[in-house]
Amino acid sequence: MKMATYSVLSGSVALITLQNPPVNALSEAVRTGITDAVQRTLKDPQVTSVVICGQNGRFCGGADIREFAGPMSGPPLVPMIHALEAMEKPVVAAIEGLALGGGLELALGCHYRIAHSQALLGLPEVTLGLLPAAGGSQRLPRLIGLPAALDLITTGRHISASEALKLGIVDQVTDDNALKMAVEFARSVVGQPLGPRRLSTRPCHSPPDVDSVLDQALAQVWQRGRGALAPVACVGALRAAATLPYAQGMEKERELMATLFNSGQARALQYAFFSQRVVGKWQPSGARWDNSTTRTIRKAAVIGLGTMGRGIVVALALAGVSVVAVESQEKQLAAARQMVPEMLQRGAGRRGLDTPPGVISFSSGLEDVSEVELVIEAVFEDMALKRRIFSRLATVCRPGTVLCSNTSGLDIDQLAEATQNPALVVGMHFFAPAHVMKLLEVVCGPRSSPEAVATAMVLGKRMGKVSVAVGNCPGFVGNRMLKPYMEQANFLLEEGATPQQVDEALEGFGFPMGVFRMSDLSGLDVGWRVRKEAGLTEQGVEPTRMRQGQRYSPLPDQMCEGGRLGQKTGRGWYRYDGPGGRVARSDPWVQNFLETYRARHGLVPRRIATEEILERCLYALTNEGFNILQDGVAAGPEDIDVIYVFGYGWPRHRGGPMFHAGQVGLARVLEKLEHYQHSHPDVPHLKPSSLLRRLVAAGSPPVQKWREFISKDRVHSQL
Ligand SMILES: CC/C=C\CC(=O)SCCNC(=O)CCNC(=O)[C@H](O)C(C)(C)COP(=O)(O)OP(=O)(O)OC[C@H]1O[C@@H](n2cnc3c(N)ncnc32)[C@H](O)[C@@H]1OP(=O)(O)O
Repeated sequence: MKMATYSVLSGSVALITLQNPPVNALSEAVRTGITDAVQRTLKDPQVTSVVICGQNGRFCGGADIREFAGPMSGPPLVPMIHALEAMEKPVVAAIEGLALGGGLELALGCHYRIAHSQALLGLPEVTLGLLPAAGGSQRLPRLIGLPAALDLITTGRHISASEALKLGIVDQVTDDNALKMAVEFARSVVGQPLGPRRLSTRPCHSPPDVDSVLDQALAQVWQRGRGALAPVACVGALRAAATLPYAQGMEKERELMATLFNSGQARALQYAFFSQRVVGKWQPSGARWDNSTTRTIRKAAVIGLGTMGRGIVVALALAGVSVVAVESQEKQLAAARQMVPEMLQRGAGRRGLDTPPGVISFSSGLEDVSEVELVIEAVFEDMALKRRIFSRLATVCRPGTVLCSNTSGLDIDQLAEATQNPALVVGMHFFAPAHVMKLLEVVCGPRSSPEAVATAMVLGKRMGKVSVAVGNCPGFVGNRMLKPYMEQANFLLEEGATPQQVDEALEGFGFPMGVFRMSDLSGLDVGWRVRKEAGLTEQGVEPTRMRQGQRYSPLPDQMCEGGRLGQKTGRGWYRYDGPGGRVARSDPWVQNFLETYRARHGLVPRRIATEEILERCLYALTNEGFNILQDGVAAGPEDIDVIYVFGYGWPRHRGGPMFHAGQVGLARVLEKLEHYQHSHPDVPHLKPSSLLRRLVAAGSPPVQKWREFISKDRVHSQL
């Protein structure tokens, strides 16, 4: 039953308990319950103090986000919290588990706060495209000062009870029963003056250079936010707290919230929140998030200690897995021996650990992996080499060892064929740097067992990753969609755009890096190797700009042939200060190279509008997403969106490519694809997906309904 209950302890302490599992969110029923309880408290002369707590050891996860989609009804939070604060009986919040968003704002309306040492506190509204608009933006700076409030509110980060104590958000922290302590505390403060405890009546202590502090914060959120509105509104609300009386600050808070609440960004960010939870309820290949048998991994091996392999070793060790790190090349092994401990130290420091929980040993031979429970192969993308390793592993490892490949796009089933037990083979596709990036694609081959898939999914979660189960096809989900995106970017260069122009358009959309800056960072030779393996770089009887019957741009191949591999060579689509340089400068050589190329091929350059750059790059990518859904390589649009937000820099406030297509309008995306396909009939990636057509024909249902639509419509699924 969702509500807030009222009871009286020992005749004098009123206890209000929030009950709305699992996080006691402030739904209409809970708000009604609190409002009623406050009235009962006021009327009961026996009650001398009040304690508010949450059921099942969780104080409150904030406003009920599910209610945001419908019309708001029931008592609003602001007057409810005011009524609590205005009481003439001391009110104490007993914070166990969590006090987030509206939950912490409720606690800030109480006169005292007692927290359990394991509790997490925060105002994460900004991550949902909102601001703390139940008085949080006005009360918090009055309690902890402007700079600390700016940090908490604009980042939305969760803090521990001990940090909350240091900041002055809570009055006491206990390792024991926080509720019991809060009740005793409530009794002990009866009769003490409540005026100073009411945060709304306190002045906001701001630094003398308040304007410059706020301007600096604004500049920072602009830079970090990549076009996100909520962090800017948060600074606006805090400016009001610092410069206006409380009542006017509250009015500003309300106005700013009104601009955010129904914005596309808030909808996108709330969709992103729920998508992550939908994806967490995975059920691919007969495995299930809540009841699959999995292997417990205590010891694992990583084969290949290049950039990816080193990152995977660190991520495993930080998750408490002991690792055998194997590299056959002496120089690479020596580099790993030096770099891994440093990376581990930094990683442990970031997590507040003195020493990493997993132990690492280095080796140059595969025979040392015989005792591990799981192997992750991370050598470079060469099928023959990977198959040799898998076949050797099958003989070295003990029976039952799960064999994973960190391939970014090769056929998992071909690797599985090289072993005696293909059921134990799955893909674990990490993203660089593997100890930092949150995304993990778990690739389910047609013969992968539910147990092997579930083991990889659970291990990913233990490593702090957002694990997404995907099917087996070239490039899986993320890289398969990246191909048409990069292809369009190259075609745009042929037609007259510059790398800067394309990158600026994409960065203006919200990507941290445009496609060419990103290629320079990851190395142009990565894609070159893949294209070589696919036979695309060899020129045969076809015209230069055609391969396998389709339009093809040899521009990136020519860059690689000329030794321009990106940052590592100091030259790529941009020039850098030297090999390994990070600052991209436009390069007249590239301009000249493009002009010569166009002249050689009789291409007349034209001015290309930002709109066309965005539409061609993004809709080609999204169109492939529809094909992926149709082929059953991803379980639903949420899976694709989570992959793009966590692995490819898609701006979170735009939800993900599939959500974005819904926002733009599926009919419009279809119309644009048809238009561009008409102008470029030799580019199959611009041919609208038949799933997109069927969705439009079905009246463009909202993205949350696609999963159901696809499952009725789909012939087969790989998952
Ligand atoms: C006037 C406006 C005033 C206030 C605005 C707000 O308060 S906005 C809300 C601010 N609160 C948050 O942003 C917290 C969001 N929740 C979380 O970060 C995590 O869920 C949390 C609380 C840290 C718990 O994490 P955990 O990993 O333990 O569980 P999980 O995330 O899987 O959540 C379990 C189920 O609870 C649902 N849920 C969580 N929070 C809310 C919420 N605030 N409202 C509604 N539902 C919530 C979540 O969706 C999960 O549901 P399920 O059906 O099981 O997938």
